[in-house]
Amino acid sequence: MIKDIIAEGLASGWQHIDGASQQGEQELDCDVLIVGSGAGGGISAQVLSQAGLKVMVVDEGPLKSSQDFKMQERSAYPDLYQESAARKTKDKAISIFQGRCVGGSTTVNWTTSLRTPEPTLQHWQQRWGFKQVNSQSLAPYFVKAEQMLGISPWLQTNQNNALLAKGCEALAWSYQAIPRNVKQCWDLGYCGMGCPTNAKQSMLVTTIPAALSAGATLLSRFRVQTLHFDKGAITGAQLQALNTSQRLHGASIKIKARQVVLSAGAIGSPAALLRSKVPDPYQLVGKRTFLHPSVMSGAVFEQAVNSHQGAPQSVYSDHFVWREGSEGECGYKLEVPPVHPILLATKISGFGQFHSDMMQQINHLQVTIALLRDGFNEQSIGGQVQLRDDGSPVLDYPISDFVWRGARRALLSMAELQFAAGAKQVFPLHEQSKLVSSWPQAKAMIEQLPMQALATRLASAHVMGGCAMGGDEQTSLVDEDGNYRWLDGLSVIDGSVFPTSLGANPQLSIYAMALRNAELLAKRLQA
Ligand SMILES: Cc1cc2nc3c(=O)[nH]c(=O)nc-3n(C[C@H](O)[C@H](O)[C@H](O)COP(=O)(O)OP(=O)(O)OC[C@H]3O[C@@H](n4cnc5c(N)ncnc54)[C@H](O)[C@@H]3O)c2cc1C
Repeated sequence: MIKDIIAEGLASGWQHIDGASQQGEQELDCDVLIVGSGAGGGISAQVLSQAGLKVMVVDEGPLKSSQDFKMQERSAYPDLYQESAARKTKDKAISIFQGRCVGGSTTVNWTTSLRTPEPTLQHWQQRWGFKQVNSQSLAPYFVKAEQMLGISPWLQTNQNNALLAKGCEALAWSYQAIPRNVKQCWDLGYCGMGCPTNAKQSMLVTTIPAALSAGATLLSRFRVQTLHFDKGAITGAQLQALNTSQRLHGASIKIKARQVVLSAGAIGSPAALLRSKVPDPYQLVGKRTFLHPSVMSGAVFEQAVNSHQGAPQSVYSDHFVWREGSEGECGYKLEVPPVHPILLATKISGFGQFHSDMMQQINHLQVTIALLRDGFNEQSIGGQVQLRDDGSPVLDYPISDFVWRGARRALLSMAELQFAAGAKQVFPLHEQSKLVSSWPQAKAMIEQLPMQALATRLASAHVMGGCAMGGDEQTSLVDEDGNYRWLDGLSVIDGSVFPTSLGANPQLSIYAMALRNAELLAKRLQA
C-alpha cells in the first residue's frame, strides 16, 4: 500500500483552501504570499515557513496526490498541465509543456537533475553583470538540493536511452548518465503523468508538505490576477477562485502581505506582472523568454524498444552543446523523451496512412530530441510574453535563422546517431520528411528540408526567462538576490529569472537559486 502523503497531511490538520469550494469574497493576511508552488515556489515555501514566517502559497492548479495519478495521458494532461498540455507559442509553431497543479511542473517532470553548466554561469558573469552567483557560491546550494531530493545518477537505462548511448559510442561522441530526483523509484516510466508511488521527489511530496507542516496555508485552484502595490511597495494580491474545470466562478480572496514571492514560472510570472501594470521603466517584463526549442527524430528498430517503460531520461550527450563556445553557433543537447501514445500522436509529422503506420510501430520507435541552447548572443533574443484580451498569457517566439541553423544541424546529428545505433529507418519530425533507410539518404534529405515554422516540429518543456536577473538595471528586472528592482517587498524566485536559457534541464538550477534567495529573504524578513 502506498502512503498517501497528501491525504495524511490534510487529516493531520494542514491548512488548505480549495478555490472550487470557495464562495463570495474574503480577506486574509500573511507575512509572505508565494505565487506558484513549483520548483521556485516549493523551495521558498519550505524555507520561509520554517523560518517562522506566516506563509501562504497559492497555485492556480489543483491539489492532487499519488492516488489521483493513474498513468493515463487522457486524464493527466487536462488535470495537471497548462492548457491541457496543448499550450503553444502565438504562431502555434512550438508546443509548450508546463505543469498547472500543486508542485507545478515538478509534479509532471521527467526527473533529470543537472547543475547549471559552467559556461552558462561564466556567460552570466561576463554579459549579465553577475557578481555573486557563480559555481562556487551556488555549490553548497546544489549539494543541499541534491541531498534533500535524493538526486543521484540513474543506471537502469531503458532501451530508448540505451540506444542513445549506443549511437554515441559508435560515433565516439561523449555521453553521460543522468542524475534523477527519486527515492525507491519503481522505474515505471510515467513520470509525466504524476508519480503514482511518490518516488519522484517533486515539490508536491517534499517542500510543500514540509511548509504545511510548519504552519503554511495552501490555496489551490486560485489564480493571482493582480498584485497590489502602493507608494513603491507591495501590499498584497487579488486571487480569483477556479472551479473543477479550471474556470473562474466568481469567488475571490484579497490577501494582504508585506512580501510577495513570485514563483508562477516563466510565462506565469511575467504575465502576473503585466496584468498588475507594475513599474517597469525599461519595458523588460516578459522579454527574453527562452525555450530550449527542441527538434525531434524518430527511428524504427527491428527489436522492441518500448520507450514508454522505465525512467524517461537516463542518458544525455553534451557533445554539441558548447562546440563553438557559449556565443558561437546554436549548440544542442541530445536526450530522449518518454514515448506515450498521445504525446507521440500529437508530435509526429504526416497524416493518414503514414501517421497510422508510425503509431502502430510505437513499441519499435526510438525517439531522440535535441534541445537548442537559445539566448546566448544577439541573434537569439528569445520570445515575449504578451496578454490576450482576457488577461491570459501567450508567448510570441519568432524563430530566428540562428535557431533554424541549429535545428538543421541537430536533425542531421540525430539521424546519424540513430543509424549508428542500428536503426532500420529514420524520420526527422518535419512535415516534408520521409522515412529513409540510410544515413547518406537522411543527410541528403535533411539538407534540403525547409526549416520553417509549422513544417519543422518543435516542442519545449523548459520555459525560462521573462524576468531577467542581472547586475544592470537597464537590462535586468531583478537583482542577484531575486529582488524586483522597482517595488519593495517583491521577489521573483523561479525559472523566469534566467537571463538566457541554461543549456541543461532547469529544475536543479531553480532549486539551488531558490534555496539561496529564499534563505537571504528569510534573514531579511526576520531582521
Ligand atoms: C513534462 C515536463 C518534463 C520536464 N522534465 C524536466 C526534467 O526532467 N528535468 C528538469 O530539470 N526539468 C524538467 N522540466 C522543467 C522543470 O520542471 C521546470 O523548469 C521547473 O519546474 C520550473 O519551475 P518554476 O518554479 O519556474 O515553475 P513551475 O514549476 O512550472 O511552477 C509554476 C506554478 O505556478 C502556477 N501558476 C502560474 N500562474 C499562476 C497564477 N497567476 N496564480 C497562481 N498560480 C500560478 C502554476 O500552476 C504552476 O504550478 C519538465 C517540465 C515538464 C512540463
